[in-house]
Amino acid sequence: MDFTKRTEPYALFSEWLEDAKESEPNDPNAVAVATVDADGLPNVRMVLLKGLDERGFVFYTNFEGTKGKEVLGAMKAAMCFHWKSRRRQVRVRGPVEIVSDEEATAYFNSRHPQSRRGAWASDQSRPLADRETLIERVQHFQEKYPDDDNIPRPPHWSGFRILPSEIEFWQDGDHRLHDRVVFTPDGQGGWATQRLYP
Ligand SMILES: Cc1cc2nc3c(=O)[nH]c(=O)nc-3n(C[C@H](O)[C@H](O)[C@H](O)COP(=O)(O)O)c2cc1C
Ligand SMILES: Cc1ncc(COP(=O)(O)O)c(CN)c1O
Repeated sequence: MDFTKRTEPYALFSEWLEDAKESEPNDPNAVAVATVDADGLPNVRMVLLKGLDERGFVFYTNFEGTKGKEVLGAMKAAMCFHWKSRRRQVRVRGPVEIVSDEEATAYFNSRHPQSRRGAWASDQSRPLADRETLIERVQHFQEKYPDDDNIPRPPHWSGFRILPSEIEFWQDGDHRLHDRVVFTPDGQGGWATQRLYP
């Protein structure tokens, strides 16, 4: 079915993500996340989408690193997926909420034990003298939390959920005549859609 005729964005997004899983060499859930700093200067970096439901789009990070501080400062963010193998783009923007402690802990506990210790070891986005310092810090948390089944989630490591005020789907067309459709909440629990010029 022609995606520009769709009336609900999450099923469409899920289908496009499934398509990407079949054709992207790795990280079909990779997505650029844009934030602004206190001066309004934009910033962007990749993350992995780790949660998706009808509330929004979830990623996990260190809340004391640059992106964590920028999201907490504005409580707004935007995302851009680009699946080159499918010639598709999806853009999401809106206010942000912090996921519940239960949700964050459940996701944290699903990570590899070394990634869980790494979350303790990394002062994300802050200066690091040399790689040895990082390895020593991982070793420190290996000794502090030797049991793979008992590594607590750091209080500064959690997830953000973008609650979309817009979700835009883009599919490449011949000679730059692409198809674009943007979904916005209609205020009654449904979605309004609008086709846009490419
Ligand atoms: C494909 C890819 C996925 C990434 N996923 C995450 C992620 O989910 N969470 C995260 O904190 N950093 C992730 N990173 C690292 C970030 O891009 C970034 O380097 C780091 O979070 C620090 O960003 P900041 O200084 O803006 O906070 C990923 C990097 C790449 C290339
Ligand atoms: C620093 C960092 N945190 C979190 C993630 C998300 O992935 P995972 O939770 O699977 O480690 C990544 C993925 N590259 C990452 O680099």
